[in-house]
Amino acid sequence: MLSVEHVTKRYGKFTALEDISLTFENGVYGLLAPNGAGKTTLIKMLTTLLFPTEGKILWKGRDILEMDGDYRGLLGYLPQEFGYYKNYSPRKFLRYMAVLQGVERKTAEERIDELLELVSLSEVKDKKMKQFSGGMIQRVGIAQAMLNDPKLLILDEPTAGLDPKERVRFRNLIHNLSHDRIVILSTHIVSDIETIASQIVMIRDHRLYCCDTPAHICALLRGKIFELPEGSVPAEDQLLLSERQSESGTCLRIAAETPPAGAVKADPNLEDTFLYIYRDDRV
Ligand SMILES: Nc1ncnc2c1ncn2[C@@H]1O[C@H](COP(=O)(O)OP(=O)(O)OP(=O)(O)O)[C@@H](O)[C@H]1O
Repeated sequence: MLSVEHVTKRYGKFTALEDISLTFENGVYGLLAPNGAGKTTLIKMLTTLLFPTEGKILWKGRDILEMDGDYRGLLGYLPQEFGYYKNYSPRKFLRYMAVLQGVERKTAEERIDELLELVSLSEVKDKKMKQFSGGMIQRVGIAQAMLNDPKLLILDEPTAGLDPKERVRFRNLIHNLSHDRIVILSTHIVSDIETIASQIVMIRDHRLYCCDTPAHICALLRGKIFELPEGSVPAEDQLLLSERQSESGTCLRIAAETPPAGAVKADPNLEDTFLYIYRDDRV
């Protein structure tokens, strides 16, 4: 179990995160917030690349900074900018990373074969990565983060640059990896985590806004989401969420405190909730 206890991070006088407390147990956690909200700052503290200005982060009750190498031994990390050698094949790259991580050679060989199978790259394991798509590179990145069979897997914006098919494949992979470990992934793309995250963590105004199941978060907007018929214009006190083409024309999806005339009630989804929560922020 990983717990963040009253963590504040300041860069000089600027407070990026303030008094964050969170507990992570096995499962997938989606860290969802607009760009600049502090996701990377939190992730860098969870990976010991940055230190909290105040507060502590504990793994099973032990301070992760004091655990030092022991903590890094149970951590797998895919940073936002994942550095790889494009003239290397996935197998060669993973062997190289295994040496850096001190994984014993025989164990590494077996593990690399298993991981390449897991991320569906066995067939191209000896091909140079310079020919790979963004999704294939991300899968190599996940494989390197899994080399030590981590109890805690942290992925920073792992779906950036993936096409829709690669996103689906990625979601399935994460789901399969999450059974006996904590997976924390940050994104500002709601659909990437809506179906796989057991808990969604949102940060707003530098503070923890919520950590809850997608269903509970969506319930915040129950009775407030409506579809307006073709030709309607949202009133000033209504928040336009999205547009949808229907047989009768363009339907507008809105959030409103009171049901507008002629509107049809709709079930809130996570995207509605995200847009509603961050309505006054730059998203
Ligand atoms: N080294 C730094 N010095 C000063 N301010 C910083 C530093 N790193 C980040 N910040 C600021 O802290 C805030 C949070 O940044 P952070 O990168 O954690 O956000 P994010 O949610 O990960 O966004 P993105 O997805 O764009 O990376 C931003 O306002 C950013 O400008």
